[in-house]
Amino acid sequence: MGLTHTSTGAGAADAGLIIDRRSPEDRVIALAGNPNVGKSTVFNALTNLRQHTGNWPGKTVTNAQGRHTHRGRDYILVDLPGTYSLMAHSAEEEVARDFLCFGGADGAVVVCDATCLERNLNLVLQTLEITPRTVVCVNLMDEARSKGIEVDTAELSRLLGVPVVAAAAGRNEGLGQLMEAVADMAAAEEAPHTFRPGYPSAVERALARLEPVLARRLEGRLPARWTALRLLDQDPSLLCALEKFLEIDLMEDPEVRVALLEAQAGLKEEGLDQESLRETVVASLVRAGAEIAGETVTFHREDAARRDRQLDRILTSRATGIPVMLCLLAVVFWITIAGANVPSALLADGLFWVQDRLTDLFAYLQAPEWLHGALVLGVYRVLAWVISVMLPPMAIFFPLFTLLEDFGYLPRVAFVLDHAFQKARACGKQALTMCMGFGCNAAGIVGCRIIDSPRERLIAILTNNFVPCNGRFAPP
Ligand SMILES: Nc1nc2c(ncn2[C@@H]2O[C@H](COP(=O)(O)OP(=O)(O)OP(=O)(O)O)[C@@H](O)[C@H]2O)c(=O)[nH]1
Ligand SMILES: [Mg+2]
Repeated sequence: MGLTHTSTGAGAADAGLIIDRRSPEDRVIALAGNPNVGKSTVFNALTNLRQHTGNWPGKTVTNAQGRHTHRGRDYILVDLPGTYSLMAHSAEEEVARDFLCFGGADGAVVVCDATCLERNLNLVLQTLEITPRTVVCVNLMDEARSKGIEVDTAELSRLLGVPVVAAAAGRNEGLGQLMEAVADMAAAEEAPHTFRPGYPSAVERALARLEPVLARRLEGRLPARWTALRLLDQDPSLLCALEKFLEIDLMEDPEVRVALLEAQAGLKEEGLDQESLRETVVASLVRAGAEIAGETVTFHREDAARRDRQLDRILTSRATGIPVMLCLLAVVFWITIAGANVPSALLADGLFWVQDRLTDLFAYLQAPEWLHGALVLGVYRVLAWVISVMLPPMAIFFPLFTLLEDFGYLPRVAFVLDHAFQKARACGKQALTMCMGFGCNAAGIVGCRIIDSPRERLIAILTNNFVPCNGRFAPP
């Protein structure tokens, strides 16, 4: 499942906003993007680290840092959790937003999926509102090519007003150009004038009331227009973050309070409450994204997309999704159990032969019986059992599971089972951690971090023990 020491150990602990700068010349670049677009793959390729990558969203949940040297300058890359927006509706969104706003980054790279650029542009536009020092990396170009999707990166760059680089990080393509663009962006004296999504006139009027007041208060430490939008959205987490990272209490300032009340009253007059304001803002971003994608993305082969949709229907429909899943899991378990028998028996024979020789050695040395009992019949024998029973099924189960993950089948399992899990007040993603539990409960429990809600995560952790890991069902 790709759970490595770096992805689960102390190195994975939330580095927060603390950046390990070795020199003032170091440039800090945040890697943002939607879930599962290849941010960690770009990060790993450039830093030679091993962040967890895999074909399902939500693997990276905390910031990770690594270094890359380009043209003699050191860049600190920060791999952010995947998010669809920066409006801080989830823990990942808050982590990503806080870093972009307060992490002191010199710029951002927004990694996008070339096969569904339109959806990814939403985050690009939100990032541009926070920092114009952005490079867009259109990743997964190989996938897009095989699906007959063409992205006009030059036109995209012209429309967005920032550099756009095509890449296939999985194949190490385009990363040199990406770092060139990042270096140019970091070296530029002036930030570029980027595309700015427009909102309906009522929202623009409210923003115009708030923006100048905030600009005076924030003194360039955070973009006033974006902060005004978040204040109108009554985002309490931003106020907390402002206090925590910039020590600014906006609500203490009477001028800000008055401007906010007036702007809110104006919106109310136009019939926009908090809920409809949020919908209007999101709709404007989605519309702008769709317009830009319409001008830059060409679909050459509709049949490839149709084939994908047909496959998706088979794998996720109510009638066929569950039988296909049961068949696939049955095949995985059969291969694991039947396939593990032979290496298990060989390992047991070998390790117990060594145990007999150790017993001979202890007898030859006339060691006391209690020492032989403790070391050979205790420590060694237990270790030999654990290795011979658990290692072979794990060595078969996890690669098979990784294969299903790489084909993108696991998120579909979560989708198919979500309804049933919801009935038990749990989350569909728990299906993935339970499947991992069949391989190893410890890995399954660690994997529960992909579940957003703390309550659902706790349920998944507590119930994972009821999944018999293969050490419990594999014959010796
Ligand atoms: N074909 C292809 N696959 C890629 C490419 N880049 C990444 N991948 C695959 O895409 C999947 C997701 O990659 P990750 O790097 O884990 O994505 P991420 O954006 O870090 O995901 P989260 O941390 O969950 O947000 C993995 O299976 C990668 O191997 C690429 O250029 N081409
Ligand atoms: Mg990641």
